[in-house]
Amino acid sequence: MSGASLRLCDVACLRGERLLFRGVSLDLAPGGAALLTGPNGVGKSSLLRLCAGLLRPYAGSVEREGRIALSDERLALDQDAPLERALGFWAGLDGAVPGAVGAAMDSVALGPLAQVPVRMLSTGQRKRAMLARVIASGAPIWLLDEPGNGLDDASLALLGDAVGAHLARGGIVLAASHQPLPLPACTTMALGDYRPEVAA
Ligand SMILES: Nc1ncnc2c1ncn2[C@@H]1O[C@H](COP(=O)(O)OP(=O)(O)OP(=O)(O)O)[C@@H](O)[C@H]1O
Repeated sequence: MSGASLRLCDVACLRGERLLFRGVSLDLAPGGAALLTGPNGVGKSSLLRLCAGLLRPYAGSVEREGRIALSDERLALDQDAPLERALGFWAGLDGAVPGAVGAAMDSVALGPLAQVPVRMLSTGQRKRAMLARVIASGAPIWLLDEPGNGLDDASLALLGDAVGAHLARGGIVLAASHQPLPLPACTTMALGDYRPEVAA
């Protein structure tokens, strides 16, 4: 993962004729992490989508080296499949190493639920399943949108451990949250500071 990087230079985002933010710069190298904070609607998800290449910046540039794994509000897992098989589908597409799905499920305490259909998972279990998908992908750059939503304290600790382990392996993490998150080694970027009326 040593070659991974994520660089935003003076980025502005326009959505629905509205300039959400401008002047956002960020430079994440292997082992680097940042937490985007700010109130609902400030543009956190939009910034993650810019980083994923799903939106184009209105101004500025986004440069990436390395594969990306994005976890957002969409579960994107086959509801009728047992969890292990549903995760295996994505792991196959991602070219994950053998055993990656089992290891990822274990790391977020989902191993005992491997044969449970996705539709039967609780809110917090679904969120952990999305994290397992990201972990199993082997992608160096993790984009995590509200990864703490629905997680209890024990699960938040697992999230923190997973992020810490990824950074220690030379991964990169960009997370977004409207509430404080106990993520290790993250610099915080308050996106509200980049609203046009503030950043003028
Ligand atoms: N496809 C779209 N077209 C136009 N406007 C959009 C579109 N998607 C989002 N927006 C608007 O962009 C703004 C920022 O949305 P975004 O989801 O990025 O905010 P957020 O900070 O992630 O919010 P939350 O904390 O509620 O998840 C909102 O006002 C939203 O209505």
